[in-house]
Amino acid sequence: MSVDAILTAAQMRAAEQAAFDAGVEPYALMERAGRTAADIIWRAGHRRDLLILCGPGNNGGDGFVIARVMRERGVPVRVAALGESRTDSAQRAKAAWDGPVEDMMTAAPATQIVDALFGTGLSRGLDDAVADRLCALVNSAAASYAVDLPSGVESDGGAVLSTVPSFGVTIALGAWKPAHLLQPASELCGRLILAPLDIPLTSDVQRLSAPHLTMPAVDAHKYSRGLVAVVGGGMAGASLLASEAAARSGAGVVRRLAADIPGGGTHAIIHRKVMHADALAGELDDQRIVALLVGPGLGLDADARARLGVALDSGHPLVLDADALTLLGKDDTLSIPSGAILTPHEGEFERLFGKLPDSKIDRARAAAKASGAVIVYKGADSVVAAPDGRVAVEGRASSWLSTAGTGDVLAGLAAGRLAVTCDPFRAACEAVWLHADAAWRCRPAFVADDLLGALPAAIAARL
Ligand SMILES: NC(=O)C1=CN([C@@H]2O[C@H](COP(=O)(O)OP(=O)(O)OC[C@H]3O[C@@H](n4cnc5c(N)ncnc54)[C@H](O)[C@@H]3O)[C@@H](O)[C@H]2O)[C@H](O)CC1
Ligand SMILES: [K+]
Repeated sequence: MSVDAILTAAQMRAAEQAAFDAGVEPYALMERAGRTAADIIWRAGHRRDLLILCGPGNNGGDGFVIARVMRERGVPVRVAALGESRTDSAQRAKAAWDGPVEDMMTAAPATQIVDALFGTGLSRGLDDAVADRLCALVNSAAASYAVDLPSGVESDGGAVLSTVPSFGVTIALGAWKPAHLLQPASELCGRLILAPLDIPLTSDVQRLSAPHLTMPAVDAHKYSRGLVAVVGGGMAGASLLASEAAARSGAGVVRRLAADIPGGGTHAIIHRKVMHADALAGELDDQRIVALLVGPGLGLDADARARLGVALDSGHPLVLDADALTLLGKDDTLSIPSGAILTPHEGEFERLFGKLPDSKIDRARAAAKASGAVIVYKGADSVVAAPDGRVAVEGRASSWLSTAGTGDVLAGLAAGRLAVTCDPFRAACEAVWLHADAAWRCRPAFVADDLLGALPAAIAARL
């Protein structure tokens, strides 16, 4: 069972059903879920008084199990319900609680609030009065826990269907759901804790996990570690940031091909003066290049378009970012090379692939399958999708990354890791992870250049 698996509501129900078919008794699974959640709440809150809000479905059933377990531990606990329990398991859990059940709309506040109103079965936003009451109770509590999901978020896509308060902790039952990692729902979850249910889970969508990186081989040399070429353009700073990131990513050597030769910067980067597209082809005629990055600072004029064309025809493994994606989206004569890594933000994604339906995970996966490229669908939540259906979701990046140049650093990291791994999906996942980790290592209000200085520590932590 993978602790990183992300399942939709339907996949979760199928996994639970498979467990039932294999002989697991439904109520036993609810007991397992409730006890595991109770342990998490107990470790955090001990005997501080608790109000558990129980909804009409199995999420509410979890809540009744939690209430009974906490009462057994001597915790002053109250239960307030929203409607009658409608499932067999929830009715059994309520009967086993065998205590008073208040009305959620009139229940007095408590030091700790547990939201067991709705989980993966939510079908629409909460009624306004219910949503307002939930917010009032959570916002007046010292600690708040959402069972499986904050009530009011849409499990499969992370949409917020009604007003949802910010929780201190969300206890994911059995597996992560997309809403735990996709915005805007993820932001409301607070600290994410997974409560395994020990039932078999399969999913080709995973939470991005920390990569295992390796030192270069003892007989490595700069070309065996990989030569990255970066095509520059009118905005020198962007391709300089990307080149510096590639140089600090583990690649062996970085060659920047641009019209300008900067005075300062990292001397390890080789700068080659390339004034026009026709000079670029010669520079790219080098089989030692194992990753070619085009886009940061490329520009959108005719010569930029020509340089992109030369790069696309070069046959080298490609990372396409920024202006390269804009040019690809505008010019139907250009096609996305399969096996490339593309790093679009929302606007670039839509220009390239149009308005696709369903969740960000579904959209990224559809784009990867259609284009044959690895898609790094950037944002506060980044989704990495491979053409074969594999998806990794990074949902906890620092919001300080919303500053100029951080995309250039990510693109450079992707090119560098592609040079090291020669595996586009793995390289993209490693780059997204290192980029996010480097951001957490920087002080607040950092600039993109600061990320470069944090990369060695981020890599060292993964060796
Ligand atoms: N399947 C299992 O044995 C286990 C499930 N777990 C927990 O169960 C929930 C999913 O339970 P489910 O009954 O499918 O849905 P919910 O409890 O989330 O609630 C659905 C319930 O509520 C009604 N409803 C939906 N939206 C609204 C709304 N906006 N207003 C009012 N009522 C609404 C709907 O008709 C249903 O009756 C899962 O998240 C887990 O918490 C256990 O964890 C493991 C065992
Ligand atoms: K809930």
